[in-house]
Amino acid sequence: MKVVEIENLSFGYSRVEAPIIEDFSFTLNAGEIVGVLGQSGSGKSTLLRLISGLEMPTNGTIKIADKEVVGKRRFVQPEDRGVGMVFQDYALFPHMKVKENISFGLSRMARKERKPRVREMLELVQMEEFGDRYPHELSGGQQQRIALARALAPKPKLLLMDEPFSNLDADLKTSIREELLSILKKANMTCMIVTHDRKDVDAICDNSITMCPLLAKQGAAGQKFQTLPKGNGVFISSDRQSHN
Ligand SMILES: Nc1ncnc2c1ncn2[C@@H]1O[C@H](COP(=O)(O)OP(=O)(O)OP(=O)(O)O)[C@@H](O)[C@H]1O
Repeated sequence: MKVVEIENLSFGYSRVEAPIIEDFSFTLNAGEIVGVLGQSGSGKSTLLRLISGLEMPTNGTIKIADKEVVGKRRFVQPEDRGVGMVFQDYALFPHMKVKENISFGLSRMARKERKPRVREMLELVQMEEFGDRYPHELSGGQQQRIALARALAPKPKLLLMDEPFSNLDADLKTSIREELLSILKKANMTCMIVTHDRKDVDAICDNSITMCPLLAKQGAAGQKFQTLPKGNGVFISSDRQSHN
């Protein structure tokens, strides 16, 4: 089953400047983990923002788990897309305990199911004893695991991670990568991970794509592609300079 189907997606932050993403098509199968690589400014975060509904494309369609969330006359709000996000800075609420952070996104779940779900998520990330702590009482790696638990708690169909390791030191990164892979596979999660670090892709991802403005400049924009085995990622997206 396809969890993500993107057709001919285009987007620019302003009408007067060249698009950041142009005629981009892409599919992702259930349970697949794909790395999104590419130089700074190539549009990696923008792609995640479009999929999650934080930006509206100028053209194209996006389906998530067979449901059209972006189309000619359709724009489904972020909270209705079934997409979880983990950001670079984890974005945990500082004034809320760990368990409150995790249950934050569970308002649509029946009240009696929320507590067991929070417990289940704490178990999944092996932090059962940390539920009553505040984020500032946790290490960077622990905060990262809680951010992951929070994103997974509402049972998203797709998980988007934007540079999830960039705040961790090198030693911690290695162990967290292994943990993350095991958690994602246990949850059979379909996932896109934006990263600067090819080691993240080698350790975690089944496939990768590379946002490559240069190739777009050479006329590759508009080419459709599936994800390729890691190491053979291809282009996407044009950038501003290519249109100047
Ligand atoms: N809110 C915004 N308004 C205008 N331009 C923006 C906005 N956000 C990003 N951009 C521009 O869009 C382009 C793509 O940005 P994006 O953040 O998607 O790149 P990225 O590949 O994720 O970069 P990095 O690896 O540095 O995080 C850049 O040229 C950036 O300056």
